Amino acid sequence: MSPPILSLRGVRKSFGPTEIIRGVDLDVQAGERHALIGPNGAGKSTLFHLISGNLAPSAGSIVFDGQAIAGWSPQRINRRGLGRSFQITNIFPKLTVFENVRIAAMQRDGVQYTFWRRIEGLASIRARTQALLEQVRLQARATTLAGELSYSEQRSLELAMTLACDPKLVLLDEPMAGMSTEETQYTLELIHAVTAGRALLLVEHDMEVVFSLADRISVLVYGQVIATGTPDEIRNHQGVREAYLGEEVAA
Ligand SMILES: Nc1ncnc2c1ncn2[C@@H]1O[C@H](COP(=O)(O)OP(=O)(O)OP(=O)(O)O)[C@@H](O)[C@H]1O
Repeated sequence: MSPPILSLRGVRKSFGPTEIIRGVDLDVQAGERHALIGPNGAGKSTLFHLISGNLAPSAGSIVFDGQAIAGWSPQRINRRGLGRSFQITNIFPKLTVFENVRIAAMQRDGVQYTFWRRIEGLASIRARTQALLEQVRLQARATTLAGELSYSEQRSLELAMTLACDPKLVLLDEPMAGMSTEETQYTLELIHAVTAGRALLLVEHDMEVVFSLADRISVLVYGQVIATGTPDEIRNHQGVREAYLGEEVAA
């Protein structure tokens, strides 16, 4: 089997005297959709911050695509092929949908400002921006101001911006938060489609989404992974039921 695209070993994170992440081991295989679930305050967002470089671990190793990345800046990790969206929408509301995605597409290339490369660079960025808009089905909204999109369209836009770096691994933090049942179903299909051929690490509270989207699930409780397995294995895992899922999944 090829090595995991992401591998955490003994990862710890303390804030002052309080240890929030307490020795996490976690592997995400290339191309798999992996969900991270756990009760409120278990440390899921903190773990995401550690993987994406927004926080540095207190101890342990994080290897992404064969490189030890612990302590790298978010930009450097992003350029290496890790795309991340945030719980709080990260778009520019006064710019059009197209302009928002173009900014993300330009960031991947480190923006080529030199005179000779400029025109060629802009043409390819334009094409890539169009392709990203098509992937998230927003091409008809290209000239709309991002701030005028519906909530779920804004999340689609954010997804396009996350995909702009052509990531090998996509981190999504609660992509369904605040969505209606219809919006959730639509976004679930969209995420399934756009992550084909990439690895996905997902934090999501909607268990129906988690169990239908994930190939494997890891359960984080009080800063430690207590189980990793297929949806069926997690559903039937006694320790997980006791610690967290209870009747919700047994039902
Ligand atoms: N910068 C910080 N300084 C101090 N404590 C923090 C900091 N960030 C997070 N924490 C604490 O770490 C714990 C885990 O928080 P985190 O947001 O990672 O949990 P979570 O599993 O994502 O929760 P939720 O499901 O509610 O989003 C919480 O008790 C939180 O208060």
